[in-house]
Amino acid sequence: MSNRLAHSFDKSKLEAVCLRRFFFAPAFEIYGGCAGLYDYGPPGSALQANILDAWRKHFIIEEEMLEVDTTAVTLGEVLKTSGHVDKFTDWMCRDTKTGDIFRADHLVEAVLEARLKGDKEARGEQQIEQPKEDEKKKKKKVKSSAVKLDDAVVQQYETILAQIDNFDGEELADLIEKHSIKSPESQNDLTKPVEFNLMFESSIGPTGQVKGYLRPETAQGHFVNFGRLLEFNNGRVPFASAQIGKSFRNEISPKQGLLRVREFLMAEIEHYVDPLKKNHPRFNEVENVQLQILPNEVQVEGKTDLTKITVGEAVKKGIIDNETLGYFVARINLFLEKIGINKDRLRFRQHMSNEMAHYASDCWDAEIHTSYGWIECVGCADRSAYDLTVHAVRTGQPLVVREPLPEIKIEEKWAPEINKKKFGPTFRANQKIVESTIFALDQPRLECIKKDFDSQGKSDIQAADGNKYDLTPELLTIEKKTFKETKREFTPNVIEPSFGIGRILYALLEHSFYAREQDEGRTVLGFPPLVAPIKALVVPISNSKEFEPIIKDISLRLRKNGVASRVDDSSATIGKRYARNDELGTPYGITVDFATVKKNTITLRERDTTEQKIGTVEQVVDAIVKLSKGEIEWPQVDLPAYSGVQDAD
Ligand SMILES: Nc1ncnc2c1ncn2[C@@H]1O[C@H](COP(=O)(O)OP(=O)(O)OP(=O)(O)O)[C@@H](O)[C@H]1O
Repeated sequence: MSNRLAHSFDKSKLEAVCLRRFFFAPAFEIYGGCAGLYDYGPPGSALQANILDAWRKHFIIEEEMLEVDTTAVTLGEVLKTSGHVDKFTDWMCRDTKTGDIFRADHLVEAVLEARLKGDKEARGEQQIEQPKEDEKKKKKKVKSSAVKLDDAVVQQYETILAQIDNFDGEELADLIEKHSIKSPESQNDLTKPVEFNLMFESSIGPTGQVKGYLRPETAQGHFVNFGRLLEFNNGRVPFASAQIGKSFRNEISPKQGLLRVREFLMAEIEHYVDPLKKNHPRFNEVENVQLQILPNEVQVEGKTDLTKITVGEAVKKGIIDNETLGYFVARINLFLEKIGINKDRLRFRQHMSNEMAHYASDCWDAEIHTSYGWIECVGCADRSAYDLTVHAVRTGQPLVVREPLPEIKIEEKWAPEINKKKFGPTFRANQKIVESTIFALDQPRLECIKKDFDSQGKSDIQAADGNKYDLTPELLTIEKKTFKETKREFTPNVIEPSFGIGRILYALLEHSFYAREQDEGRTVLGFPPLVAPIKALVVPISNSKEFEPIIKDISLRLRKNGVASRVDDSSATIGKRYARNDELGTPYGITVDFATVKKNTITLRERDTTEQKIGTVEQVVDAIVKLSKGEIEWPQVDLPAYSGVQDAD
């Protein structure tokens, strides 16, 4: 935009605007605050509500998804089955003397990045920014100093950084030792990384017997309701469930404002699809969407070069695993652009093998570039049949789709049969879980157990509770039987786009923030009208009584059309009043003056161009309504241009 000061982004100015205008602020601030918890004020809440409204329309309504609203307090057993109790962890290490705590992968990343920065400075390629006064006071900040590194070391660091999400605890311990990484502030040694579970644990009810957790994601609430959702959808896939709700993670070291917090809003979609039919009926609508991607093999080479490609090509070349996953990647891209994310600062990064959950077959993160670097804002994973399978095995509920076959199929299959007299007394309380595990076994595994019985007289299985159980032919028999199949039964695969709304909102604040070339570099939040907290500002030229009924009438007309507006009848100059609202991102301003009283005409100002047009009250309100709904854009407003203040005669 010509009006924008080039390279004008200044994080400290944005932070000041966010606080001054109460977009968000530390929670419990008057008590000194609490790390990782934030409250949103009026414009922040409205911005979030508008992003969510756009999200509901773009996904839930457009795709006819089934919306759910499930509890945040979650039964411990559910999260044990999903694997969160055992595996939802990050690696944590401590300063051996001060006890300061760090998230190990983030610390390695910060130290190596600082060393590379120092190397660039020593080579004269980059100047190290001097920390501002308030930053100097912040503890634990990793500082850079101008030290030249060997070329081989630079290459090594770059390779490590490109794969930083890929390391487990042992590997992080090796990196810390090999590269002499110390506690940043004290330079003391660090302990070996240990696992820290990120869930907030509690108990449900007064007995203390029922374990519960605050959910770390909304997904499990969808899966445990799969049976009902499937029935709601007449027993057919594909379909998707969607949910907007709070999630909670006890992050080791919350930082970067809204980007890593302990309570945040998620919007998650679980799309259930036949594993044999991962094509998507609407793929043709998105196949020409242009993406910037970073496939995993590029990262393995230690590179971060982006490839520009259409989603159609990416699926065709097998870079993105299947059409349904590609469809969602494209729809995420379109959504983020629609709400105002700069498409040049948006990329899709593929997960590397260790980074991806063992059951996932492919995963792409939508990462948005901010002053903190590239930040994952949406995860989009093909989770295969993992979630539904583990819950089905644990509960004995068949979370499957039964599809009529075109013709009856006669098949010989291995079939287990349990000897109830011996099975119950042997497994006692675990009988149900062992039995459901056996009946969920596939044909090759059943055949394997049968062979073990014949050769060794015993075998074993790992049940859904993670324990091993011994099996003998006295407890169950496995024989081939003939089955007449009229239905095909399968567990759907799940494609999961998972949005962190706070991260998207913050990235949008950064991408929208600019300073004007004129007006002493006054700052503006250039939100698209669709998400702007307030769409129109109504400013009377003075506080003359004559304007009151007109202002009331304009406000009422806007309200009736669902357009959020505000009247600023303070005594500040019109310029000052507009400037205040530029900081709130209000895209349109209406000026009421004495000509309005006589001629029913008002002027309409657009925030980014500061251009003005003139029309009757009805014409201007109609234009604002259309602009706010995204039906037209500013150049299409068919009203004469205007400069200055109206003449009253
Ligand atoms: N602590 C957090 N604060 C704010 N948003 C978060 C946080 N953790 C996750 N999210 C958001 O939820 C989305 C889905 O969560 P997911 O479990 O995929 O994140 P993650 O891979 O654990 O994130 P990270 O690696 O950054 O910790 C993320 O893309 C992100 O937008």
